[in-house]
Amino acid sequence: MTQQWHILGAGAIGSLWACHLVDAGFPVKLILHTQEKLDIFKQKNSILLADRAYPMTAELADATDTIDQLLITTKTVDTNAAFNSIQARINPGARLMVLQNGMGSQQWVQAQRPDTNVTWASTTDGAWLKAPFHLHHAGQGITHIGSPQQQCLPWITPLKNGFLTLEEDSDIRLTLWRKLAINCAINPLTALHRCKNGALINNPDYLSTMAAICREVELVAQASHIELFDGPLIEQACHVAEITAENYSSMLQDVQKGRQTEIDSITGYLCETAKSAGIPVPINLMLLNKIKQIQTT
Ligand SMILES: NC(=O)C1=CN([C@@H]2O[C@H](COP(=O)(O)OP(=O)(O)OC[C@H]3O[C@@H](n4cnc5c(N)ncnc54)[C@H](OP(=O)(O)O)[C@@H]3O)[C@@H](O)[C@H]2O)C=CC1
Ligand SMILES: CC(C)(CO)C(=O)C(=O)O
Repeated sequence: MTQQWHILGAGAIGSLWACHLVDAGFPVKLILHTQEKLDIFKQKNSILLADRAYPMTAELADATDTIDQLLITTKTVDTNAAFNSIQARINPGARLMVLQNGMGSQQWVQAQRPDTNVTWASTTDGAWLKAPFHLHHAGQGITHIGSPQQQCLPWITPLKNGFLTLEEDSDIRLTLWRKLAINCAINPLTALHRCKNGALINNPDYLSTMAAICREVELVAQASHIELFDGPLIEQACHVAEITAENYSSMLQDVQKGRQTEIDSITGYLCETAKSAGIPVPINLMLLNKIKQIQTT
């Protein structure tokens, strides 16, 4: 197996990880999806972060080198198309790490390539691109990495040599569920009302809808044998809305930019899971439909 990491989805989080992996001593290759992006990249052959240029290479999906280690950091709505464009290049036994919000993509990737080792990751880092390949690391967080199948992942240790904080997670499914639950509570409501996260706790109508969302999410989590938090989900959701009061949620930002949101892998995943368990989730379903409607108009 080569040391090389390929990165599928060289946006904010993919670029952050590309720099981190270079810092940790790994060769990195970005898989870009347009010739235009590749031409821009080739002007510098690096990503700029905090005045430091991190050298790496890039190619398009139709390159012919094979892939042993792949980080997937597209938005969830793009996972299938992006993954299908490079599937044939992935070697059996390869390491695939899915680092995205929401749920569903992780299982989908695993189902496409059962002959590989798929790990799941969730991050509280914050990043955005000032320009293509010019990154701003907006908030230092922690990236949790784990596998629902394997307890011991020794290859993660050398990844810790870069500037990001990484933690092995023996219950990554729970970590992703917790993030999903908070995102279900905050993201669709802020996207619908086009408000900052803090408005959800200051407006009594929004707050009571958020509480209703949380009650439905708790029932679905319970049916999936997930013990979300020690206290009620609404308390956690209010806490997150409070500490991110001035933020525009990622879903609202996608709506404002006319992009597809990650609603299918957040509220959509919740509603699908609820349906399989026979649990009614009318508020979440209403929000799923409303956000889908907004996306198509
Ligand atoms: N940004 C953040 O601070 C955080 C993000 N996350 C999660 O991380 C994930 C990634 O988010 P983020 O980095 O912000 O998203 P971005 O939109 O910045 O990056 C996604 C990248 O995927 C690329 N892409 C889309 N389709 C393809 C394709 N077919 N082939 C190759 N590349 C493709 C896009 O390219 P192009 O732009 O050219 O279309 C873009 O560069 C999401 O699930 C998000 O929720 C989690 C925590 C924080
Ligand atoms: C926690 C929250 C809601 C912060 O804005 C987030 O994760 C997002 O916007 O996607």
